[in-house]
Amino acid sequence: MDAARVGVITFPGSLDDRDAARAVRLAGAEPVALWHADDDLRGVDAVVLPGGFSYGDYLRAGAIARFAPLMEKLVDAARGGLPVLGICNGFQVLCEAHLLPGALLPNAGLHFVCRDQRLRVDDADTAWTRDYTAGQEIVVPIKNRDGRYVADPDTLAELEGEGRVVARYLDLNPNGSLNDIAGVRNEAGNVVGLMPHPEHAVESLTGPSTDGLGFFTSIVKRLVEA
Ligand SMILES: NC(=O)CC[C@H](N)C(=O)O
Repeated sequence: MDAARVGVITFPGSLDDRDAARAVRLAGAEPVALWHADDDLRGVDAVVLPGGFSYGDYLRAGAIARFAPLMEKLVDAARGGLPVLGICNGFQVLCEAHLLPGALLPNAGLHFVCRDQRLRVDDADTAWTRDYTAGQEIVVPIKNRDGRYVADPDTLAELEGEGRVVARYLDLNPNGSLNDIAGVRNEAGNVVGLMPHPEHAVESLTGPSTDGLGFFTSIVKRLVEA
């Protein structure tokens, strides 16, 4: 059987697209490079929006990238069930594109935060988290300036009530995110946004742990079984 094909979108300013592609490959899938200016998802089985500084974070982080030609195809495909993972800047793009609720604002204290962060996986039922168990604690790097997750009270109550908070910060909240939220999912569970960087925790030689690999093995298993 051919390997699952997972697209990784590169925007002008993307920084972690090659790391995301490496994580996809380590998980046993074929990474497929996707370009922001194209209008073809190349028949991929899932898509990762990587971290970085798309369009230099001008206006707001992710605010310009969400208008890239490829995003029109991605939004339609995601609404049709395509599995999509937004990592950091990718999460910001997904919120700007209204594929996920809420917004990412400048960190409390207005500092760029870069460190290894303890997280708890609270939703292990998404396309990207089934290789974890609910409540599992992991260590994954964070590195962002606009990591403070916010949403209006009704949206926050909906996310909590429907179990759509995918991961939470443990120990010291690094950025003031409401309810220590580090990642959320859409209602269907195919779209996940995460501020921490699991692609930087897939090999013990180059990261604080291999705790991030599960996001990529989860989607590969999901696609193989589909
Ligand atoms: N590592 C990243 O993807 C950074 C995202 C965004 N540029 C920020 O600083 O918040």
